[in-house]
Parts: sequence; structure tokens; C-alpha cells
Amino acid sequence: MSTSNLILIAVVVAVVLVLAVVTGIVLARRRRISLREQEAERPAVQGGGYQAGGGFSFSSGATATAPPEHPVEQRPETEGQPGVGDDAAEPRDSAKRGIVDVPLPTEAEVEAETGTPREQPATTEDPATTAEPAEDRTTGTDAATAVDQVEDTTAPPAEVPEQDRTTAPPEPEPATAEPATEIEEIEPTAGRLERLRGRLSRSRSTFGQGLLGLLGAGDLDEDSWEEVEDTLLMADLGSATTTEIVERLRTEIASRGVRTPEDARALLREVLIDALSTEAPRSVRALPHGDPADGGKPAVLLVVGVNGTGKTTTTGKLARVLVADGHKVLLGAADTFRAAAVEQLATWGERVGAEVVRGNEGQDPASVAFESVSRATDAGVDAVLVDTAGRLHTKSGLMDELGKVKRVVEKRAQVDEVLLVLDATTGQNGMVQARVFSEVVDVTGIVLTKLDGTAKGGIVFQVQRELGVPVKLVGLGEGPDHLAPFEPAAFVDALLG
Ligand SMILES: Nc1nc2c(ncn2[C@@H]2O[C@H](COP(=O)(O)OP(=O)(O)OP(=O)(O)O)[C@@H](O)[C@H]2O)c(=O)[nH]1
Repeated sequence: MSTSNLILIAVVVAVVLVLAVVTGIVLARRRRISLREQEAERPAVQGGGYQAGGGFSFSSGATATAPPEHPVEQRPETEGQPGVGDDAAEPRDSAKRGIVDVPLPTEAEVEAETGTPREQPATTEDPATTAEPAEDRTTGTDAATAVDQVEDTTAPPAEVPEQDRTTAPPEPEPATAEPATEIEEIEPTAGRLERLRGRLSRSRSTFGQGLLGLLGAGDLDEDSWEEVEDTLLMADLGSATTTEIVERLRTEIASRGVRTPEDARALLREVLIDALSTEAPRSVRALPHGDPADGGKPAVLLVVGVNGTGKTTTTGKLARVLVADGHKVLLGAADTFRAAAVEQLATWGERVGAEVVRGNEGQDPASVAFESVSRATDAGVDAVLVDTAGRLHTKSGLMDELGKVKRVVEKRAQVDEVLLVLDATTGQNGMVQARVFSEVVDVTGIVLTKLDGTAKGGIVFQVQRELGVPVKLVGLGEGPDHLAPFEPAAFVDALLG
């Protein structure tokens, strides 16, 4: 073979090799999503797309299904903190505070005093005309402690020593029976999320601009995926939810051949909505058991949480929604640690014409809660909302006291809903609170407040996943009507912008 032939063959082989390498590179790049060239076509990010399905959804505790079990072994983030399903009977920190320290009349004595058997059907009269004079009313303290006695049926009715009488907590004030002279107009409850979507703007910049920006920037290499992960962690989704979401995004992007920013947005939307799904119903169990005018019992809702999360505000806002939807509501001011909280709730009540049963500072909150439920039953209201005192989840005595509030109320009526109010701005601390409260009082729904003031709306994902309890309501501002039902699709749309 001549030299020229050899050179020709070498040139051909070199050309074939170069072509093979170039083809390989092109194919490899095609497998990554590269969206840059279509950036110009991306629609401008508007604040909207927040299609709230409708108004608030209320149900009756009689028909609602229980939230699903969430065994402790399925809990992904333990971090050494007590968790749902852990043995709540184990004392977690200091010695427990004694909580049954008030004199106890029996149920029979209570009935004799009021002349009304406790379980009588509710009356239909206007609370304003049926309110008893203070001296005729069974005190909340007495009523609640009567219940404690029922718990211990072997104990004889205690004779109250004189000195104990003098140190007993003050009697609850009579119910504020007079409706407010001027009842405020309440914003329509339908389409609340739609109207309040702009208040999620801080979280929107994390998800809509941050996350979607990353996914839409193209060429998702390892560094980009790490940034996606960091963004989710910074938004407080928690490590388990973040890992799950990132893994799903990676798999789906590879298998679906996501090519455009619209594809990426649609995928992210789907993955986030799925991460928020839960079998537990999101309706708030605030409808009565039967017709209250015909012997039916009111729905009983307890509002619990640590100090300053927004319990009183949420109780007031929820009362407004119920009143606006035509329900008769009674408010129980069992936040007896803070006198101002009682006044605060009384004002909320006045503004919507709802009767308020008030506790005095330092009074046993269980007694006020019991009195509220008794009064609500007698007055034939549809729902009684009991605002409890803020308590530190780290104080076992206070948590025991909360357990007592629920037990005492249950002697009088079924507790339909225990709403745990969490401040969305507190991040991981909110999760710790949620776990401890769940152990003590069987939380049935979460209210996430102050979502308007945080970029960490991702706490919604974490709290639901970890507790197996649905987020039912969200607080989106300090205004009286800044409370909205939580709807995953509408929420995700608002986040993505
Ligand atoms: N921005 C914003 N502020 C809220 C929201 N909900 C409540 N707040 C504010 O949070 C503060 C505390 O609210 P409260 O309702 O008094 O809290 P609390 O849990 O009852 O407090 P304690 O009785 O001390 O336990 C108030 O200034 C409320 O206006 C919300 O959704 N967004």
C-alpha cells in the first residue's frame, strides 16, 4: 500500500473519530434540560393564579372522619425531640405542677343550684334574655371541679375548708350577654385566598422567583440541584420533605423530557401539590350536632398553642367567618394567664355580636372552658370557640393543664376540633411545639399564622407531613378578615406566582 493511501485512510479514521465525539457531546447535552433559549418567551410572573376553590368548609364532628394514624416510626425528623406517638405519660422535664387545687361541688349540687339538669337540651332563647345574674350562676371553677369529681367516683364530695374558700380563684364573670350595639360588616368568606394572595409575596419570592428561576435556568447539573435543595431547606420544608421533592423532580425531569420553562413550572406545581396532599379532611368541624334549637349540641373547638402565636386573633377571625356564614357562636375566654387576652377576645365578640364567657386572671382555665361549653349548650349556639392560654410546650405542668382543659370539657360535650395555632415565622421551633402539643391534646387541625410576614411558607409542608394533621386555616395578616381556608393547589399557585 502506497504512502498516499495510508495517509488517506488515517485522515478518514480521524474524521470518523471526530464525528463520533461531536455526536456524543450533542446527545449528552440534549439529555439535560436547557431552557435558556426560550427564556424570552416566558410569561411575566404575576402575583396571581390563586384560584381559591370557594369559601371556608365546615363540617360536623359527628360525621367527620378521624385523622389518619401517624406512627412514630414513620416520623422522619426526630432530632432527639419528643414526637407524635411517643409516650406522653413520661415526664419530659421538671416536676409536674399540681393542677387540681380547687373545692369540688358534685354534679347533683350544681344541678340543684341551677335547677337545670346538665344534659338538658339547649334552649332556643336569646342569650341576652337568658343570661343568669352572676350570683345565680354556677362558677366555672365549681363546674369544672365538679367534673373532676366525676372522674373520681369513689371520692366523697369534699367539704371545703373555710381557708380554702378564701383562696379559691375568683368566680368567672357573667357572660357578656348583650350583643354589641353596632355589629361590624364582615368581608365575604368566599374567595378569601384569592383576595389575600398578595400577602404571600415573601414566600413567593423564594418559590416563584428562587426555585422556578433555578429550574428554568437550564443545564441542571449537580450544583444546580444542590441550590434547589438549599432553597427548599431555607424555606423551611425540612430535610425529609426536601429530599423527597428533589428526588421526584430529578426522576420526572429525566423521564418526562422536560424542555420548556412551562414544563418545569407544571412539574414543580404537581410535585408541590402532591407533597401537600393528605387524606384527613380540611374542613373545620364547627357545625353543631343536630339542631341546637331542638336539643342539638354545639360544635366545640379548642384553640391551643404557645404564647403570641395568634390564638386569640385566630379565634376572633374564625368567629367572624362563622357569624358571616349565618352561625351562632359563643366565645370562651379561657386565657386566664393574661387579662388583656380576655379583653381582646371580648372585643372580638362584641364586634360580631357573639356572647363571650370570660375568665378572670389566674382562674383555672378548665373551669372557664367548661362554663363556656355549658353556656353554649344552654344558649343553643352552633359553635363554641374556646381560646386557651398560651403555654410553653417545654413546661410539662402547663401542658398537663391543657390536657385537663380538654378532659374537663369532654365531660360536658364532645370536643370536635383542637386547632393548634403555629406562628409560621418561628421555623423549626414551630415543629417542636407541634409535636409536643399533638401528644397532649390530639390536635385535629393546624392554623398557620403570620404567613404574610415570612419567606418560609414551606413550614406548611413539613408540619403536615410530620404530624399527619392537615393545615386547615392560614393567617395572612392582622386584619379581622385576614384568615383563609388552606387549599393546596391555590396555595402552590400563589407561591409560584
Ligand atoms: N402579621 C400577622 N400577625 C398576626 C397574625 N395572626 C396574629 N397576628 C398578630 O400576632 C400578635 C399576637 O396575637 P394574639 O392573638 O394576641 O396571640 P395569642 O397566641 O393569643 O397570645 P397569648 O394570649 O399571649 O398566648 C398580635 O399582634 C396579632 O395581631 C397573622 O396571620 N399575621
